[in-house]
Amino acid sequence: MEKLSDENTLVPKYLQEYDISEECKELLTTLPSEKGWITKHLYQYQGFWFAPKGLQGALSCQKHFQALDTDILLVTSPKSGTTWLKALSFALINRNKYPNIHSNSNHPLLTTNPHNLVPFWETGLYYNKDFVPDLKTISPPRIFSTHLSYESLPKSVKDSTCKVVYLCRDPKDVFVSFWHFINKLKTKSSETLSLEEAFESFCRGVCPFGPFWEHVLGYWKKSLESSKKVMFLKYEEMKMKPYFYLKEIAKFLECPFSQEEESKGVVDGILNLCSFDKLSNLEVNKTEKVSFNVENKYFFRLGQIGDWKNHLTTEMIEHINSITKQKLANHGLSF
Ligand SMILES: Nc1ncnc2c1ncn2[C@@H]1O[C@H](COP(=O)(O)OS(=O)(=O)O)[C@@H](OP(=O)(O)O)[C@H]1O
Repeated sequence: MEKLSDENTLVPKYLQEYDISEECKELLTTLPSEKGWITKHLYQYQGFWFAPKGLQGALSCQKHFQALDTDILLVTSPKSGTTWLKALSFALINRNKYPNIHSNSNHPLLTTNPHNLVPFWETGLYYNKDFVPDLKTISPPRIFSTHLSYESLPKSVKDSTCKVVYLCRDPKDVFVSFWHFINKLKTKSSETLSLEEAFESFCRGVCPFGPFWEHVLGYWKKSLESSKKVMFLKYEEMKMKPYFYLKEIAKFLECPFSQEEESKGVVDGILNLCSFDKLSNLEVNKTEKVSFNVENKYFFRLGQIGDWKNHLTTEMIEHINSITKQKLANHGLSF
């Protein structure tokens, strides 16, 4: 593995390429690899592309994570609305602990970024090669998140009755959001990733945790097979009908809102607290960093549907739409 350079020290820890376990190093030598978006290379494992540290986290979590039936797992392809889903789910399941949501100045979301309240597996809990977290002490329901494909989830998640909430988004917006994010992470000393180069590799499926379409399809199929296990959501639909979908999530997680809660405005309170405007304007999200060393503000850009219109050419739009149609239409999915 390459030596740590000055440039590497500026890259967020979870994307650095050194400090990988022997097991992972050996595995990397056997895997197909391609040029990375921010790390030097991406590696293909179980059909999906990983940065080295992400792969190590995935291996560790596959080996060690023991699901409880009461667990909640939030899954997304990167840039599909993870931060929003984490905030909503955290506020939802902790609503009795932090009541009077409109006026509660002690709510953790006011002072802590959602990524620090709902940890990622591969880039958070399981990212350290020498450490396996003890998650037994967390009181239920435990809530975690991951970008892993359905195929790559730890076996105990599939064997238990824990709940999986999957959120996806129009791949055109995912791509544009991803490209902006990566260029913010890139240090001043490293060259930026051009939109054209990133687009070409995104469309071939080569991006962290890609291919996007296979990722979505894995969870879509599972949600059709087992609607009590996997709830499948779209960012665009949630943006248009947030009240309806927050209630649906609550029902799926078996903590539905009561009539009394609805009439007291609890649903609206959670939606307001977790809105893009509210979260992105909090001091903590303007000035601090998440535990895996990325500026909180990088997780909030526009929070809108359709920014792809401002970035993609007609040719690019036709190309990505045709991939989506070819890969998803037969399965009854479209964006
Ligand atoms: N509260 C809220 N409501 C709606 N949208 C939101 C919210 N918070 C973040 N965002 C937008 O989500 C995009 C970031 O995606 P993720 O949170 O999935 O990023 S990550 O995978 O966790 O890195 C990114 O989308 P773009 O604005 O299109 O880049 C964020 O702005």
